[in-house]
Amino acid sequence: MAGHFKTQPLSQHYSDHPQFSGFMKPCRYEGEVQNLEVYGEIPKEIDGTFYRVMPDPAFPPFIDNDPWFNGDGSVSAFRFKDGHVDFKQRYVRTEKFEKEREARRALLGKYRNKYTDAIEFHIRSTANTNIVYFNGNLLACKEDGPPFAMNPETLETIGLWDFDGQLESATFTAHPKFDPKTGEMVCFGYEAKGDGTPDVCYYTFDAHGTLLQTVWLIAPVVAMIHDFAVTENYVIFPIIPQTCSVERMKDGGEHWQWDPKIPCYFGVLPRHDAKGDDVKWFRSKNSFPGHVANAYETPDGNIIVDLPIGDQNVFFWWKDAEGNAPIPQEIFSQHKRFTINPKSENLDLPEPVVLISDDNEFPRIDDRYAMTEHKHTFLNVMDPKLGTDFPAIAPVMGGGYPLYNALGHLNSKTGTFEKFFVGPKSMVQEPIFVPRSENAPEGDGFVMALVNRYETMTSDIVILDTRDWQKPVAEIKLPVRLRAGLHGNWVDSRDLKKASTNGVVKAHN
Ligand SMILES: C=Cc1ccc(O)c(OC)c1
Ligand SMILES: [Fe+2]
Repeated sequence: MAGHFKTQPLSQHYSDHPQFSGFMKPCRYEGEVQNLEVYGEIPKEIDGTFYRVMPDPAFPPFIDNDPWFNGDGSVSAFRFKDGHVDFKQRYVRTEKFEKEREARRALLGKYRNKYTDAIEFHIRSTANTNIVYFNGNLLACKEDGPPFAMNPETLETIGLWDFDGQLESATFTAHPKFDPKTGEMVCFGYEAKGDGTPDVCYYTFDAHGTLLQTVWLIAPVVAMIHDFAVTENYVIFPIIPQTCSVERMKDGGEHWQWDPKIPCYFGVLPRHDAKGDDVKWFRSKNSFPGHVANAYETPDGNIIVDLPIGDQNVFFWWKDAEGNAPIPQEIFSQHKRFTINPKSENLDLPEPVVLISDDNEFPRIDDRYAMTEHKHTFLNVMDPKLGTDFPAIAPVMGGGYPLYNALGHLNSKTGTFEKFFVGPKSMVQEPIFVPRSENAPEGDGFVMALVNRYETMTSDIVILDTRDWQKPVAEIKLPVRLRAGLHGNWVDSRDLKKASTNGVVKAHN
């Protein structure tokens, strides 16, 4: 099979599918801009770097209608200091990126289907989903392989990262969690013994990168586990009903197929000293669990998990067996709270409670409260009533990516939900939270996010003060466009300094 696509004609330009058009046209550049233009004032307390990653195909794919999720990871760094911000942009040097650059053409085939590749790859990762800071390095993550390490200062790729040979799992989630009390990194991989395997590997590292534990377990279905949840004593694996078939892949088909007949599973495993068969697979109705805001335990021993969850297949481009998929404009996720009694014999979960009824995704919290009770959630909201001028922006928006027109702030202490509308000709990407100071109360600080400006076809960073959600304190103008990305994180410069004393980085490739 491999080699079969070599004979296909190669285009030197991108197709006009929505995910390659308008605002979604690949950006493809690397470089830096010192001192971005600022309207308003960047608060002096903001001292650190906002990192984020976007899939950005460096070469036109030879696969027709290649999804947005298959692009090369391109990392942005926005370094804030004394009211100024500098911007840097670099591709992750994955094996795919380097081999394609040398060949001056796409070589990797379909999303997570090695049988469609033009050459053989050892590692197919595009490193395009999340960029996290751990023990002195950035880790550029894609859930189908180990991460790639990058230098946080220069964004140079150090190499494929196997934690000095400690990584047993073939895969590493794009959503590792960090324990704010211990600095531990809590991780997992699914399809952890390769494509089509039901094996899930749960593992943790201490703050200095030493592996603490590895637990192997078996999932009830071979399906996507994109994000997970961690409390003081449990880890929870929500399974998205997108299932894998290696037979289908060998026929040149998709890695994933939506299965409307299976439940949405929530696997609950003790976080410490567990064996693989301690996992309990709870069930909820067939639905699409999105990104986890946070999880924690209540005094009576229940687990709370907050996340957006939809009734439909959010990844509409991976259809069901009949070829059916929802139309993108109708996909909708509400923010819901699940309560799970980990001791329960009844594996059918009670109905979750709706926390936010607007369509929303990309929830973030004040990470200092991760794994314990949180009162503040910041997220992306789509509320058509806010006044987006869809007819005006539709011709240049492109498609294949989720659209949100507001930043939401849910305060569970006061029971309020505020929305900041980013304007009639704009959409907003995932927010991050920056505490006002090391000891500021929960949720007191700043929220920033990239905003797609469709009038100028450029990107801005909007900064809100959580004390006044209606008026940005600063708007930072990029002279360029950054297409839709996935995830980013804030790294405070005081943490960077601490970490850089941790020791030598070892590269593997
Ligand atoms: C948002 C989820 C998600 C899940 C799997 C992916 O490969 C991905 O790539 C950008 C994104
Ligand atoms: Fe994600």
